[in-house]
Amino acid sequence: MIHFHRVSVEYPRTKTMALYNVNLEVKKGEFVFLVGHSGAGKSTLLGLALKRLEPTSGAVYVAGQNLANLRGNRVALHRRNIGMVFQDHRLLADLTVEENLAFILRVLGVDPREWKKRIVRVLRTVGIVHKRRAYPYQLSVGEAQRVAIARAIIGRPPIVLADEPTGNLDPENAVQVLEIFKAIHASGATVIIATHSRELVEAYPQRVVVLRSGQLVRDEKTGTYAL
Ligand SMILES: Nc1ncnc2c1ncn2[C@@H]1O[C@H](COP(=O)(O)OP(=O)(O)OP(=O)(O)O)[C@@H](O)[C@H]1O
Repeated sequence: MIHFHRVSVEYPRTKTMALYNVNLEVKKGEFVFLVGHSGAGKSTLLGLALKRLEPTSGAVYVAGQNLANLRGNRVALHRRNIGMVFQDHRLLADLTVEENLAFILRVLGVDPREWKKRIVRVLRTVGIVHKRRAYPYQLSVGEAQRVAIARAIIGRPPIVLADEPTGNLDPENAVQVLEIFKAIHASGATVIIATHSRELVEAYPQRVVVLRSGQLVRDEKTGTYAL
């Protein structure tokens, strides 16, 4: 589903080698924890899959397509296959929760008659249907993160990527958010979660890929957490 083939990334301004010769293949329906210290290259790897940046060398394939060959509208279409959850949720501040979600459905071209049903269903999945009329500033950090997940999955993408989705949450909220990702995985999506959290990794024994200073140093089937 996602294949990083001998991928290196250098940020030219700072001449930082963020990734070095990374080979990683993630199959359809797999769940992968991407772990590593701050600066190890996790966000850079997720950014490559989204085509938010280009590899300096090597190639990235998503669903069999070499992303280097995608231009213009096809980049936008590619991104629709990926639901991305950022740590700093990035909700639109002047729209309510349901308006934030409707915004996505509009972009995706979903029939407006479907919106209400889709929004209520996805908010049930993440457990905050009662907050649908709230504005982002009226949400707790945990609630905002749930809306960010709802926004990522409302288009039913086959791939869901999350960058430190529990980084700002207390342990109880983190476990609840993990439950949402487990459900997304169970529904058939391919899921990659970048995290520092040992608790998260140990709470759901799945494949663990470890980056260290831009290199992939471990890849374990039902990994234990060790950086
Ligand atoms: N836009 C950029 N310009 C220059 N250097 C960058 C840029 N983005 C990231 N880097 C550098 O690339 C390396 C990898 O960064 P990246 O954000 O991918 O790591 P990370 O594992 O996601 O870290 P964190 O857990 O702190 O988010 C770091 O040394 C970082 O300073």
